[in-house]
Amino acid sequence: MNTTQATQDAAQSKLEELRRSIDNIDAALIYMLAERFRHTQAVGKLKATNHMPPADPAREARQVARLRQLAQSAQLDPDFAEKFLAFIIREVIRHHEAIAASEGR
Ligand SMILES: C=C(O[C@@H]1C=C(C(=O)O)C=C[C@H]1O)C(=O)O
Repeated sequence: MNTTQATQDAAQSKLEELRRSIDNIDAALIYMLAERFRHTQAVGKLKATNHMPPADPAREARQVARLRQLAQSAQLDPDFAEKFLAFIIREVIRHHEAIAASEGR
């Protein structure tokens, strides 16, 4: 085997090792998101039953501030963290509105 081939094989096995870790992290994210949505569904039912609005902008502002700080200390782009949270919350609110509508609110 020549040097170029050996270097390429080493790079390929490093790539596969890194991808195994990425796959594990993606799986963890899916489980974490599923767990989060289970809890937000419960919040949605609680709100619908008790005539509370689906969205809570004050709570969201506190979450954004907290997650931006966490992102900064974790060396993750705070703007990305905020966009990611906003994406999730938008979906949660959509679910809450659907729950409220199904309960005739
Ligand atoms: C889950 C809630 O409902 C909405 C969704 C939120 C979330 O996904 O974190 C936060 C605030 C609300 O706009 C809540 O009020 O706690």
